[in-house]
Formats: sequence, structure tokens, C-alpha cells
Amino acid sequence: MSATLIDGKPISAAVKAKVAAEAARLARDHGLVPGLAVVLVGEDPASTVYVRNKGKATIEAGLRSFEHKLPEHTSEAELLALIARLNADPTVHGILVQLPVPAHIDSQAVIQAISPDKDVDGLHPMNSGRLASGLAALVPCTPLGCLHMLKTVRPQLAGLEAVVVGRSNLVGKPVAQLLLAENCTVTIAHSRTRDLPAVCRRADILVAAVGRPEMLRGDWVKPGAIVIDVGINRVPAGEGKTRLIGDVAFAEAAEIASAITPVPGGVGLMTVACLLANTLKAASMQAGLPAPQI
Ligand SMILES: Nc1nc2c(c(=O)[nH]1)N[C@@H](CN(C=O)c1ccc(C(=O)N[C@@H](CCC(=O)O)C(=O)O)cc1)CN2
Repeated sequence: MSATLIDGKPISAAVKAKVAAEAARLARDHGLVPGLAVVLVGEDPASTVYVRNKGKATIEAGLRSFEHKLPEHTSEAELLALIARLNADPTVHGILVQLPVPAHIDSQAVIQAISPDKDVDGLHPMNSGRLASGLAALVPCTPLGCLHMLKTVRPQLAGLEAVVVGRSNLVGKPVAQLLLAENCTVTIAHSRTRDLPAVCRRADILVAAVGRPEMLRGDWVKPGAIVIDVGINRVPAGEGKTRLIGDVAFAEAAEIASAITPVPGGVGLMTVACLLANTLKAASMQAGLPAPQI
């Protein structure tokens, strides 16, 4: 491997440490303890782990954690009623509903029920619209993490050609907006893109967020490119075991790229760290205080 490894462990640890220091300052100077409510509907094993990790990280950073675990058969009306209560609760500054929600619940209705000021996932149309308009917004956590990791190896991104493979509201679209705001030339590619390998080969920055194991091959990578792999795919590893792999064929791409994120241990770790930073930002804004720079 010739590429620099963009290791999520120390980078996410540094973000969490800054959040903890800012949280201590907020408590000391303003008597404010940011609170994060995480709502899980059902018992999806991966979601259960993510929610547990979010609660643990929230407490470790000195923030207040509220976990709401609802049964799979919870109706949309019951979930919306809980969100209305959390919107009105002054001790709750951030609200996140773990995705995906069960099929009988309309995820857009849920996202749009969350007060935009408390939308620490940055998914409410008010926040996505503000991001697209270049206004201050709560920005989705994984895209924030991608940008943070990129900047550890390349602080100035202006003028670079960026290709984002994937167009989800959670990752593809917001990461493209963040790169555009950094003055990159941005292409969003997707399943209908013609000659995807050739489009990827144009990229100085290649962001993979398609959810398909090792779909992006080494020969899709421009020599010297920076590769950010957002994919988290659980695949069989023999003897009934599973392992996590990304959307990029790591060993191949690492021979061609100048820097690359691993899976696991890359962008995924930044998602939780940036969620804490967003909660701190939301609490500060709700209290009329300047948003801390993390
Ligand atoms: N409301 C939301 N739902 C979901 C989001 C989100 O940002 N908001 N993102 C994903 C899941 N996710 C957070 O919720 C998440 C995914 C992965 C990780 C992570 O730490 N990954 C580790 C590996 C963990 C493992 O062993 O499974 C890594 O990449 O090293 C954290 C959070 C979908 N839902």
C-alpha cells in the first residue's frame, strides 16, 4: 500500500475531545448541558449497536443522553407524538431518529416533524435548503466527517475535481454541497451514470457512498487521488462469521491513491463524533450563543 491511511480513530478522538472541552466550558460559563435524544424504532441489530454507541459517546463527552427505544409495531402517529414532546422539551437540544425506520412509517414525515433547530441529523428540508443556499445550517454527520477527514490530508480543496458516487439525502447530496462550498468542481454520479469508471477516473477527490461492497475498483482511481469510502457493508467471512468492507476495493485503490480511508475505522467513526459536535452547536444556537468551532 502506498497511500496515506486517513485513520478515523485519532481524528474522531480529537473531535470528541474538543466537544468535551466545549461542553465543560458551556456548563461552567452558562450552566448549559446539551441534551441529545436518540429514538430507535424496532430491533435492527446494527441500528441497536449504533444507538448504544451514540448514547455512550454522548455521556463520555459530558452531554446528556436520552434514549427512546420503541417497539417495531409503533405507529407513525405514536412516533410523531414522541417527537412533538421532544421538540417542546427544553432539556433536549438535539433529536435523532435512527434510520431506517420500519416500512410502515414514512421517514420523510418523521424527519419533517423534528424542529429544524434540533435536527442534529441535518436532514430536515430547512437544513438541507440552508446548506444548499450557503447559509448556516445543521449538516448531516457523515458528510461533515468526510470533509473533516479530507482536510487532514488536504486543507485547501479549492479547484479540485470531486466525484461523489451516490445521491442519498444522508450522504451523497450533502457531501456534494460541502465540497461545492469548498470551491471544488463537483460531479454527483449514480446508478444511471454512463461509464462510471471513466467519471471516477477524473476525480482528485473520490467519495464512495453507494452501499455496494467493493464496487469501486483500483483502476477507477486517478493516480494521487484522495479516496473517502463511506460504505459499511457486512459480508460473509466464512464459518458463519461476517466482516465489514467498504464500497471501494481497498487494497487495489490504496496502490493508486495518495490517501484513503479504511473500513472499518474510517468515516463511520466520524459520524458519531460529528453528531456530538452538532448537538453542541444546536444547544449553543438555541441559547443564543455563538456556535463553537470544532
Ligand atoms: N438517523 C441516522 N441514521 C443513520 C445514520 C445517520 O447518520 N443518522 N447513519 C447510518 C448508521 N450510523 C449512524 O447512525 C453509523 C454507521 C457506522 C458507524 C461506525 O462507527 N462504524 C464503524 C464500524 C461499526 C461496526 O462494527 O458495525 C466503522 O466504520 O469503523 C457509526 C454510525 C445509518 N443510519
